[in-house]
Amino acid sequence: MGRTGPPRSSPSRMVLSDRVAHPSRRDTEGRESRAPRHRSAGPFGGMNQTFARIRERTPDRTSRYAEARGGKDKRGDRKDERRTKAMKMQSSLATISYGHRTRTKASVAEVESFDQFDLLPSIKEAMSNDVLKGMVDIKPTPIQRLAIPALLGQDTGRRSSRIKDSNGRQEFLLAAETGSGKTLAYLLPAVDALKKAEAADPAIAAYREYFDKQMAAMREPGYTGPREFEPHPTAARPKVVVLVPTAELVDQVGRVAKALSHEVKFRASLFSANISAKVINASMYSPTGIDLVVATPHLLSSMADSDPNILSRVSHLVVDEADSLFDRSFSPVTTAILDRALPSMKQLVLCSATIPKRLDSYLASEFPDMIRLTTPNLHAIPRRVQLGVIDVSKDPYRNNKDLACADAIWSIGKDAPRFESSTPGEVDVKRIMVFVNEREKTQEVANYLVSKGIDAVALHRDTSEQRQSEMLDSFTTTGPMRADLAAAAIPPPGKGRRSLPNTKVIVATDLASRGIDTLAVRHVILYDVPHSTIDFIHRLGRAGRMGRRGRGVVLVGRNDRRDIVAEVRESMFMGQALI
Ligand SMILES: Nc1ncnc2c1ncn2[C@@H]1O[C@H](COP(=O)(O)OP(=O)(O)OP(=O)(O)O)[C@@H](O)[C@H]1O
Repeated sequence: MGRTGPPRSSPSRMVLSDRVAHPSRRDTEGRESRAPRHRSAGPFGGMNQTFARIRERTPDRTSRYAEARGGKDKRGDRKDERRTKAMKMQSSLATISYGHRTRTKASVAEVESFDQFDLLPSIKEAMSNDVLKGMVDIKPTPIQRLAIPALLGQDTGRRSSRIKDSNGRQEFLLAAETGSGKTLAYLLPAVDALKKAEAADPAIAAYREYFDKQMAAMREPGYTGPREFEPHPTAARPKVVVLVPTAELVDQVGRVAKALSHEVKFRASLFSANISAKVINASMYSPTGIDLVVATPHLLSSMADSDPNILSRVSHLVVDEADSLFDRSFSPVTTAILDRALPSMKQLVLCSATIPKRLDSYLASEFPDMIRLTTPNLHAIPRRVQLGVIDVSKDPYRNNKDLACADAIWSIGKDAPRFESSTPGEVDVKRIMVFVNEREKTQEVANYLVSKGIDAVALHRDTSEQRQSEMLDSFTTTGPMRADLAAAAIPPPGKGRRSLPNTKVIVATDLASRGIDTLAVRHVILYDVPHSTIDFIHRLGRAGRMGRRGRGVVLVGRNDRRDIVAEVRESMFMGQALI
């Protein structure tokens, strides 16, 4: 474990790293690692490889673009330099040379099904019966193919995959694009390790024996002994802890863990501000014990303040949305949890779709042995997501973004195929996300949209919990959502109050919606031009998840940075990582 002592200055989330896949300089024997012998050019050059052998020197912009094009055209180089100027000035995202993405051993790259992983049979069963039920022909995604064997400790063809510190601990970074299945990539190996450790734990075996005996005794007629059970050895001491930044993500990741737990038989609990203290306490101190906790850092940290034993048995700590959780606001609590869990920890897994430069250097100094698993498309917005631009400074909007936003939503609703539902009399409901930069603006924009007959809700701390979760539910379920055709009929202008019931809209900041698995979203409207390319990635990443198509619309006003929008669009068109 590299980390000792208090953390240095915590990383900012504004500038993406160009060296995410940079491996530790040392190999298992402490030797300096050498440059790779083969490096393939082009955007797919890094595919089917599993080791990120990054050059010691960050490649310059010109050579990166030349490499991506597979040529050395001087004029093109100059054009690329100009093209990236605004993004460089903005300095929000950096590039990772495609030759440096994580390489996959051929046998791992060819994994076609979860059955091929060395996972417990009950986990494989749970995958098709409960977790991804209803899906046919499920194939692991690139990050799952990379991370699952590595986290299981299988030979992935990487020397560094065997690096452990003197306490047998390993640290991993999983860096892969939004909606690429990172949750299962870390959850399945953690649950596998949990069950294997449980089977080998003599205290748990002894408790099971005691429990069966006590149950049998209690069933005897005339039994007068105690009716309570001794506490389970795992009571209030989970083995796996997953940290996520928001209560919504606790629900989301918790749902996946619970779905797994039915078949695999472990006890998963969720701790967040949405769950009452009574429920949290009951599950924490349940006589049947606790195995896995999904929590927000603040809540878990305050629980650990009053009962330090809570983190005394953690073998697997996952920090999801790591760039948020190591950001200034979260870093003190996240690192406090990390420090407390350190003595028993066997695996630390950090996970994110965006790796800011400061997080990257923080990890390099605090966790120099961290194994970095990065996918070929990291920091790129997939080509299947298109980005359109509305110039709000021109007629008819004259810088009225509210009106432009409402118009964009109306045109999505009106253009939606009215009769695509298989049930006559019903229409499919389009789910749209609108992103603003400031939290205060969410309610204002939502109110305006409602005044224009649009079913919109602001996603922020003060939205009623019930309304918020109803709305989110309809955005995260995959199945089509129907509305009554009669209700959806759009009256012609001037005839009655216009309403658009075949759309549902959430207005949010990316912080409120980060990581939310909005599978049903095809359209994202960027009301404000995002402050950084990191925000572009997370916001547009709410659409086009898991191979789906998506469409973004950015509203560009008089004072907005058009050059940045143009560059992001071009990078998206070329399928390249943003910088
Ligand atoms: N192998 C697979 N095949 C099909 N669907 C999958 C597979 N793995 C995961 N999924 C589904 O893909 C969706 C996205 O997964 P997940 O939320 O883990 O993405 P993510 O990489 O964490 O995204 P983000 O960075 O935005 O948080 C989920 O609905 C999940 O159930």
